[in-house]
Amino acid sequence: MSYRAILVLASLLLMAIFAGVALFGARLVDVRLQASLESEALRLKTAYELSQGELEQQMMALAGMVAADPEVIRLLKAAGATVEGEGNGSGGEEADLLRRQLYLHLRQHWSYMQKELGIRQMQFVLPGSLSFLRFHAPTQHGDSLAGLRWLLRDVERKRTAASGFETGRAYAGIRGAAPIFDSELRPGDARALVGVMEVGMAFDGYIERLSERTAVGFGVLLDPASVTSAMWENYRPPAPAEQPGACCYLLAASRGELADWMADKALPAYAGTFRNDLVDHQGHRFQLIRFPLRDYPGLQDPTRPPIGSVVIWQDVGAMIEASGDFKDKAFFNLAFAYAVTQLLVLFLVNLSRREWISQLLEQTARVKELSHQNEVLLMAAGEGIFGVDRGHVATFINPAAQKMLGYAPDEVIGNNLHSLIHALRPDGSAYDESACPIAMTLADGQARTLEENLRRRDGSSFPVQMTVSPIRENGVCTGAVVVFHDISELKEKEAALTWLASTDTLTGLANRRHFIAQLEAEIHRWQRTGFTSALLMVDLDWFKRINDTWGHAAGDEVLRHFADVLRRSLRRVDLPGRVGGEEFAVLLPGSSAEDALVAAERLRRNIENEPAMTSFGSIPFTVSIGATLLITGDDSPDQPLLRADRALYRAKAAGRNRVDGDFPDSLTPAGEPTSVA
Ligand SMILES: Nc1nc2c(ncn2[C@@H]2O[C@H](COP(=O)(O)OP(=O)(O)OP(=O)(O)O)[C@@H](O)[C@H]2O)c(=O)[nH]1
Repeated sequence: MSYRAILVLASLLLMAIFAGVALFGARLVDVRLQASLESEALRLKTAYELSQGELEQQMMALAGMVAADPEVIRLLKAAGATVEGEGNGSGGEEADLLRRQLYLHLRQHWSYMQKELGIRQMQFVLPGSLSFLRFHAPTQHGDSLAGLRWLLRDVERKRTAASGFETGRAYAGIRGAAPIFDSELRPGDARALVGVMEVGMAFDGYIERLSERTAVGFGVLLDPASVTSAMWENYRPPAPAEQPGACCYLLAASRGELADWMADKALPAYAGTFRNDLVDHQGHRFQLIRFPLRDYPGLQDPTRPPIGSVVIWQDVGAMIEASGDFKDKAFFNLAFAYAVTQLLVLFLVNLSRREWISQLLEQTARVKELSHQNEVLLMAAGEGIFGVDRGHVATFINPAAQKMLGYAPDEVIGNNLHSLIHALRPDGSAYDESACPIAMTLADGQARTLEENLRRRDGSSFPVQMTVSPIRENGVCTGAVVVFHDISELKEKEAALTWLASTDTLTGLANRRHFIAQLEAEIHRWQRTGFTSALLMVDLDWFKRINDTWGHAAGDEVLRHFADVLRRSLRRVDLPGRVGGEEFAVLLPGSSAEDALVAAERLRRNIENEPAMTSFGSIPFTVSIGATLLITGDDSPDQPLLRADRALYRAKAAGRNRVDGDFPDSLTPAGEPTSVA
């Protein structure tokens, strides 16, 4: 993989990691914001409910206090009797008088309660839910609240104080009601209930105070049905019709935003369950919480629908902005961290790359140096070196090899080397490639050192000592290197030494040691094959005289002449040798006694007929020859030599220039040695 690809891949990976972290972080911030909005919604809902509970308690306490006022009890008791006496409803003049007395009695309290406690409603009801006096609507009285006001009904029935939200004729809000009992106790009976006293607080005052305490907006919306079915028209809160787009009556709102949203139809759809929404309005973002408002009857009878909803809202722009700012900051920090990391990665990768490159350059330089050294070695080596691949095709050849083989590099490289320099043996016979040591090393991967003959470009061959070494790559033999040197000189010296060691220098015939060795070998061969061989002992007659007459040098020339005649008189397979001063022996392989005698006689005659033509003149001479056969029982050269000697002796003794034989009886029917003269 290239450096660029690694860099791009690393950068992409880094980018992906940081993008993942950024997305995860952003999601986390959103989730936390959502969670805090939800907990805030619950907190505010709870605050509202607790506050309403407290308010109800206050209302009940206040109602209880008023209901305990003896003057109130007296007036109500009287009012009950009077109204009943005057035909119920509002009653007559008497009832009006009592109503007026009651009003005057509590007028100051009413003023105080309105001003200081935010009380908006105060009503006295006679048993049977007959409205006697509304301080908040003094002209409205005498109407029956039976079936409309569950709270009053329950207080009358249960004879105990109660509280709750309820919509009445002239007022919708939180009320507390307390029973008014007759102060006179009748023995054995409970105190008589003379009426119910009720106070109510308007929502606007209540939620305004709540709003001040919690710094959020509160509002109460009433469903049209719950308003129109209960309230007198002129006491109703602003109707939906008066606020285009509004779904409900706006009973109260601590701030103006709710009315605006209703007018702008900006309120999210509401289906009577808890909601927690974000609403954008006039450049602000609000958290808007809405939940059902259940009135007192609704709490008694769960099948009754809620009569409206409570709306709580607060400007969460700053909170969301802070969250956004946090996200922006975190994103900026992350982007910065990414940039720094990316730079660091680039820097480190670049550093590593430089390190790699410097190591690579160093390695390359070392490889070059080694390669140069190898090349110098190859070039300078006195030994021939060439390389072949697996197919025996030459891959390189050094100058020494080129010189020894007579080939230029381009004539060798790329060609099958075996067919060039190894295909023919020195005798011209074909050299099969499978038997070639180079091919063997290519096949078995084994190094080998051996002597071979290579062929030059001019067709001549020369002996070499070669070492074939396999070239291995990953454990597989991919070729071979051959190192060789010319051993022609060595071979020649060896041959000369061998020749010297085995040849008589004067005559060029085999010397005694070589002849005896050959004779011994022939004895063994004969024993193996059974083919007879003969042995002649030849001695120059009166040779001392020749020396004495012509001198020793002439004698030497005679000896050389004799050797020449001897060679010419024999077959190629016969081996002549000089075994003594003027004593010679001839081994005649495969010859019978007759053959031996014929050969000996031919030799004798040739010598006799061919005087030695020496620098000292023609010197005639003769030879005596003793012949024998190799026979069973011969286990060393001494025995046949002795027999041949014996025959020679007899030939000498018989007058010389003759042939005598010493053969086993079977070969000489007469049992006498054969003599030829
Ligand atoms: N010129 C010369 N003479 C040699 C050489 N070797 C041996 N002689 C001589 O050969 C002669 C051999 O003589 P003898 O053993 O008496 O035998 P002969 O004179 O040949 O007599 P017969 O063998 O009985 O016929 C000696 O005088 C040796 O000095 C040699 O290499 N060169």
